[in-house]
Amino acid sequence: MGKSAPASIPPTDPDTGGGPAGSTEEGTAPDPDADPRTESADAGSPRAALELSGVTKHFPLRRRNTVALDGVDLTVEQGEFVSLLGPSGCGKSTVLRLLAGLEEPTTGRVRVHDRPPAALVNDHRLGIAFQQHALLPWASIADNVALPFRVAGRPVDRARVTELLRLTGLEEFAEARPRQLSGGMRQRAAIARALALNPEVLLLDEPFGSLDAVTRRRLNFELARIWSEQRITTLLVTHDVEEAVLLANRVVVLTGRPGRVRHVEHIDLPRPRGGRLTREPRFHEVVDRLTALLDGDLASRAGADEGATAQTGRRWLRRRGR
Ligand SMILES: Nc1ncnc2c1ncn2[C@@H]1O[C@H](COP(=O)(O)OP(=O)(O)OP(=O)(O)O)[C@@H](O)[C@H]1O
Repeated sequence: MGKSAPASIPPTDPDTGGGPAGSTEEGTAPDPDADPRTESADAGSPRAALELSGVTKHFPLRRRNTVALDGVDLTVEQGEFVSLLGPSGCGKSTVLRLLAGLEEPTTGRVRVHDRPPAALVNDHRLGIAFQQHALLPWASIADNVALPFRVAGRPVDRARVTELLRLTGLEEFAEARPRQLSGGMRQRAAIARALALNPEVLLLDEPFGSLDAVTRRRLNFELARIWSEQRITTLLVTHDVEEAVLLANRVVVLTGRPGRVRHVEHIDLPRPRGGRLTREPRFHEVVDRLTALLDGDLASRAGADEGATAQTGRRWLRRRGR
């Protein structure tokens, strides 16, 4: 799957995106945003870009040992956009940190393009954007976007920086400092920076988590458009079910801690996806189904916690001979 922009993809318009229900029916023009699983089927089996197999991650902490992940198998195919959902503390960020080479699995295997993550990190082929944008406050937005070139010891490709500023709608703010930008603009700059070196893989950890709902929604549409143009293999960690569904080819739901893959939802909604689609019943059906799944997990966890509290209470009473 190439990373170059297919010429026929129109920009996502929040109010016209979504397209008619029949747009993917037989006889119509091929959908340039079709699920990469379908596209790669012709060329043989799809290539896994990201792979976790049998991954367990323990965090030993003094006398306590936190089991963050337990036997996680997860594959993201080349050019695919996968969203990772799950209750707080279930290990979503740990999955991303393993793929970014920031953590080692306790057991199991983590591969990015069939190699240990560190190999891609060293080659600067991995783009990462986290909730905290971490822009350099004293540098201009253009210099912040250009930073990966400097970190990699490469000459700054100014044309690429300009292209990214255009892609993220920040051309007019190239010379501004981060403090002169809104929160949403800073997150866009962080995404532009993550894209600077044409990464083969994009890891996004709640990149819009700190934004208000309206800005977040707008940036979701923009990210959908950018992904359509660039087709970079992307793994997004989010708490927002609508965001997960709007952007992804697949949504993977983890169980509460320790995280295991609980459910995989293929999102067959048409692209481009915009505001119109988010008002359609078929979008809400998927969102409601996944929300119910997460609510169920929370409820069973609360039940388990209550049970554990009652057990601890009984033990305490026994110790005191009551
Ligand atoms: N460096 C660490 N040391 C000790 N424990 C850790 C460390 N990193 C994560 N954990 C623990 O691992 C578990 C999973 O954490 P992680 O941040 O991956 O969850 P998450 O699903 O991303 O959470 P949230 O949705 O709240 O951001 C948590 O119980 C957390 O306390």
